[in-house]
Amino acid sequence: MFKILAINPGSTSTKIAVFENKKLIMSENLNHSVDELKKYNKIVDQLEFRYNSIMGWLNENNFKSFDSIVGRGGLLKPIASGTYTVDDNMISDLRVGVQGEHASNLGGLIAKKIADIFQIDAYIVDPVAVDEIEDIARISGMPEIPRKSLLHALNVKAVAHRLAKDLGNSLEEMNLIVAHLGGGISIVPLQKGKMVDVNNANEMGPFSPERTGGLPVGDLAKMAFSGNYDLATLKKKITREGGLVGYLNTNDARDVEKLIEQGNKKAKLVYDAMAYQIAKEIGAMATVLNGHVDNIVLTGGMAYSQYLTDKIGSYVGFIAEIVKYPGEDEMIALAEGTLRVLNKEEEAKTY
Ligand SMILES: Nc1ncnc2c1ncn2[C@@H]1O[C@H](COP(=O)(O)OP(=O)(O)OP(=O)(O)O)[C@@H](O)[C@H]1O
Ligand SMILES: CCCC(=O)O
Repeated sequence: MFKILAINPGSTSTKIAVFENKKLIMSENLNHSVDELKKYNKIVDQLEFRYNSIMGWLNENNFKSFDSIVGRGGLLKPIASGTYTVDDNMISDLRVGVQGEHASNLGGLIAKKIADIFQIDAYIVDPVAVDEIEDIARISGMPEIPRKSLLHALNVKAVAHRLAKDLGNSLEEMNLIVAHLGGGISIVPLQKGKMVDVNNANEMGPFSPERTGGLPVGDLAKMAFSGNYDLATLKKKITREGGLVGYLNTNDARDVEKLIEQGNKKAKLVYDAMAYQIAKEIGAMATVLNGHVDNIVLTGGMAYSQYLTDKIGSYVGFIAEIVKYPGEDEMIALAEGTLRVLNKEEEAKTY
């Protein structure tokens, strides 16, 4: 029996869970208020604060030993799917944020810091930087700017495996489109289990609760040179102040649905537009799979919404049957990835 601590830092919370093999023993969602976090200039500056919160929880609940610690991995260099040992090379890339800042950069850093106390190994599983996309999908139209694979890889892989298992099929024999509908949105065509393309939630695809998604590039270039923005401010506007936040001043889809129920026409137009853009991206990914799509999977927090999933379904239902796995399977996916290594079913990869 292996005891595993899983750590999943998100933009406003840190989820932690203790497993004995695959059995969940205890979990907690440590919420960090905007006020608490705003004093940290960069996400990596939150390391001590989040580490101390986790250690406090472990002490309160008398957890004194683990066999390994696993964290959600971040914006590393592009890498293959799998479980990776956190080593010095990875630590330095997580600290710098080689492909940018992301709360999940803290996952490997915190896991290593705690693992060092217990003198055990730390791992990450299927980080945001997993890259399985085809070369043809990397061409953007401007040689200086290749398209990148940044996505909710951990949950996308986990729900794809869950569907295959539920249907009694092998993922390697299926073609799926998984739409992770969270604070950011990843729409991913899986060809025989391989994630062959993705929108990249920070830069392209549909707008989401906090992000703009793809924008008209000419107008964006004009805005960038208007003299009103520096790079950091504009990036924040695109990734944290866009989408539902930009139009309706909330990142909570449930608030938007309340506004719609009260007859707010703007809220309905914007929310319907998000469903429309999600559906368009799913349609695009169906063409990537030459129309051979076994199922469309809707997952992430917004997949709880009947209104939104019905709207999306009204556009894309003709492509394939829709299956909903609302929320995320990330904590168990972290534990399972670690367990495969501890059980020696798989060797941990080196970054
Ligand atoms: N029952 C629900 N109905 C509608 N929307 C919901 C429901 N529950 C959660 N959401 C919405 O889901 C969104 C958050 O999804 P999720 O929790 O997957 O995101 P996250 O973990 O913060 O970010 P990400 O998934 O991008 O890492 C929010 O807009 C939230 O309002
Ligand atoms: C950038 C891709 C993953 C996310 O949206 O969090």
